[in-house]
Amino acid sequence: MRLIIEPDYKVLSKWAATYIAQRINKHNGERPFVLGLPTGSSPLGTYKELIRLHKEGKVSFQNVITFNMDEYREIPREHPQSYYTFMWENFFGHIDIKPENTNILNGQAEDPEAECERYENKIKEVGGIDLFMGGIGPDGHLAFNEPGSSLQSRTRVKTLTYDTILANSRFFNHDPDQVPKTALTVGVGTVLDSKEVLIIVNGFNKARALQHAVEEGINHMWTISALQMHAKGIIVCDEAATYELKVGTYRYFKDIEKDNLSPNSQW
Ligand SMILES: N[C@@H]1[C@@H](O)[C@H](O)[C@@H](COP(=O)(O)O)O[C@@H]1O
Repeated sequence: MRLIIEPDYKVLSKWAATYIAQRINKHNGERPFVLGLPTGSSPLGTYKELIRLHKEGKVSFQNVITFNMDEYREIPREHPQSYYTFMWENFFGHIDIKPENTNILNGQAEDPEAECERYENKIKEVGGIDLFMGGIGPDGHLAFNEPGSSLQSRTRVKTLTYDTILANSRFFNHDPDQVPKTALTVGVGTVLDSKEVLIIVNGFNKARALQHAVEEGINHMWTISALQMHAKGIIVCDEAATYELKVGTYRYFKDIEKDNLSPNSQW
């Protein structure tokens, strides 16, 4: 696993966006580049930066297919807090992606199991995900793979923990009762099948999760720790998120990355 430590959220967002844009540009055009995407506040800076790169003509999404990680169950896609609305407002609506190339789980599907199976099959049909970007919850959950989720899990219905409902209530008038209680989510196994995984971790409230992801063993109670099993896993974080790491761990990753050219310096 690579751990890239950047001074603050702005620089880490630029790192992640530039990395993704360069991956898209380097991809050979025989089949579209397949990008996995998250919602939440963590990727907002990366989306802003990708939009800027697109507007400057540095990256195009014409040949990109996207798959989002998750979607709430109990709210329609037109709801202001649905992940569908989030993606169109914060990213898709500002780039040149073809709407038919964007995939988001249908939280309102009458048969949610069939919807999850369809999603997994569609990922396979397009040749798998080239790069999955993600964020994590303060309890280390990846997508909606809450503590105790199987590390081999596939796309399925999940019940949200009270911690997650409370964390997400900030988007629902700070009222936990308004937060949906279930969601459709890709599994940990679905993410691990991607060719590359890039996780954004920022802020003090993610420090414990980062510590478990990097220093502790693989454990289903911190589903992000499964990234240790991935051949090409990258975490890009800010200084604030490193506060629970040992000084030695922090220095080790700073040292080992110091000669790697930051994608930021190339653009
Ligand atoms: N399902 C999403 C996750 O994919 C996201 O990583 C997490 C953290 O959100 P934030 O980035 O806002 O802290 O929130 C939700 O639970």
